[in-house]
Amino acid sequence: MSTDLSVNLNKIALIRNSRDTEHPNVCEHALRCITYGADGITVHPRPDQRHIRADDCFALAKILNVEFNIEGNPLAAPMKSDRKGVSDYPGFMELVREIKPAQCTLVPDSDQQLTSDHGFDLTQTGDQVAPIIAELQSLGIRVSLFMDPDPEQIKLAKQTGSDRIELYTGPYAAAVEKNQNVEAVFQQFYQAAELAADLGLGLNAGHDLNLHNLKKFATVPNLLEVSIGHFLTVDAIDMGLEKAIKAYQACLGK
Ligand SMILES: CC(=O)[C@@H](O)[C@H](O)COP(=O)(O)O
Ligand SMILES: NCC(=O)COP(=O)(O)O
Repeated sequence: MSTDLSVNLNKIALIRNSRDTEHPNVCEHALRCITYGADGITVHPRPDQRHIRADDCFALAKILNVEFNIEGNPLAAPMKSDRKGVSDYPGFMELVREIKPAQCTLVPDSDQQLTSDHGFDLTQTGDQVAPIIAELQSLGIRVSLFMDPDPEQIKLAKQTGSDRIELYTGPYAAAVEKNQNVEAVFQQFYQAAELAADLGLGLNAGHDLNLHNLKKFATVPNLLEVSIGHFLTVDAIDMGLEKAIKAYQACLGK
């Protein structure tokens, strides 16, 4: 079984939004990523549309010939756009009901969060999330829940009916960067991956994965997909997009 690389376009959109132009063009960049070997495309449209906009999601949905993964908080409400010529954010569920991407990754981020920094606490939100998952699945959308490597939470994720979990790999990336407790932290993720497999949950992973930490992380069992954006974009600035994507695929043994 090989692990798919889904390239997250958030940071390309962030650069685009710094001017009132279409450069870099998010759709053209997505097509280049696919040409260079990306297996999928991921976006995380946040209500303030600081990077990926609802307009980007509709445009990407029209052109992608690989899996499209849209991430977000399912409870994220509509928000007015403050940019001329940019559509309002319609709300996460309204957006994905219309687009029906191959996969939705549900992430418990608040609107103001700088970035994603924790998984769901399903002891609090499991009852709320389960019917949302059922609705998305009824639309033909695979659902993945953004989770910490917490065994009890992963067991609750199974009870929600979710197809997959995405392990939030921020703490693993931080351990590697600081070279502190790497093996102990990695084992938490390895055991979480084993538990997901035992429960029949598909396994995705993401956040701060890079060329220094990915090869080891990819040894966890049954890893179906990694979604990577921040560091891949930084590496593309340094080495070029084609070399960067090929380097990440090489870390995945491809
Ligand atoms: C869910 C996750 O960890 C990332 O996919 C997220 O998209 C990062 O969001 P920013 O790019 O806004 O930091
Ligand atoms: N789900 C993780 C993702 O899509 C990209 O996260 P990052 O590589 O930008 O940290």
